[in-house]
Amino acid sequence: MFLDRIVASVDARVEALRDEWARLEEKAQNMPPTRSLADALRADPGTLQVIAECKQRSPSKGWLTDHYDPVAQAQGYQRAGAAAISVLTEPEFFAGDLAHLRAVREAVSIPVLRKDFIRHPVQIAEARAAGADAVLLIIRILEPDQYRALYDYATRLGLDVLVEIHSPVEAEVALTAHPAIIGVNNRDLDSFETRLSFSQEMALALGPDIIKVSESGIHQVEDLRQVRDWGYQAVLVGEALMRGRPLLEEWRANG
Ligand SMILES: O=P(O)(O)OC[C@@H](O)[C@@H](O)c1c[nH]c2ccccc12
Repeated sequence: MFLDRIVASVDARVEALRDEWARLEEKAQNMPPTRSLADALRADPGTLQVIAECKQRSPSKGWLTDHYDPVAQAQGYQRAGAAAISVLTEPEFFAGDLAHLRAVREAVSIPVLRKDFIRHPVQIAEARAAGADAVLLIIRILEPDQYRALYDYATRLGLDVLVEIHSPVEAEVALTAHPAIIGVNNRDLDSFETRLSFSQEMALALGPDIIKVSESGIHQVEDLRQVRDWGYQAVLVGEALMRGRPLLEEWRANG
C-alpha cells in the first residue's frame, strides 16, 4: 500500500533530521507570529471558504502540471479569493519541497499550511521555522498518544493544526485532543477513490462547533454547495485548481 511506502520514506528522512531538532526548535521559537488558519476559516460565517493547494503531482493522478510555479500559483489563489494556501512539501511522491512553502509564505498574506506526513516533532519545528502557519496531522499514520503529543507541540509553537480523518473511529481519536479544525478526507487511502458523501456522514458525528474542512475529490461548484449545506466551513482543493479549473471564480460568481 502506498501509505506504508510514503511513511517509510518519511521516517528515513526524519531519522536524518533528528540531530537538527534543537536548532530547528530554537529557530521556530524566534519566528514572527503565525497567521491563524482557524480565524481565516471562520472569518465570514455562512460562507464556505477554500483552502487552495499547491501540488505538483500525486501518487494517484501523476503529474498535474508541466510547469510548476508554486509562488505564482499561490498568488493566483489569493487573488481569486482563497482563504488559505496548502503547500505539499513531501518530495518523493508529491514532488514537494520545503522551499516551496518558504517562498509561498513570503508571497501571500493569508495562512499557509504545510501538507506533509508528520510523524515526529522535528517536522513540526521544521515547518514553523520555514514559515508555516499550520500543519496537517493525519490520524491514520499516528498512534493516539503520539497524535496528542504532536498536537500539543504544534500548538505550543503557535501553529494551528488541521487534523485529518478517514473514518468514524479516527474521528473519535481526533476529538480526544479537542481540535479546532478537522479535515474529512473523501479519498479512500487504499483504493484512492473519492466519495463526497463521506463528508456528509462525518458532519453529524463531528457536530456543529468544530471547523470542518472537506478534503479531496472536489471539482465543481455543485460539490462546494453540497458540502456547505452539510455544515462545512471550508473545502481543501488541489487537483481541480492545479489543472487550471477556475473553481474559485465560479464559486464567487455562483456560490
Ligand atoms: O487534489 P484533490 O483531490 O483536490 O485533494 C486535495 C487534498 O485533499 C489532498 O491533496 C490530500 C488530502 N490529504 C492529504 C495528505 C497528504 C497529501 C495530500 C493530501
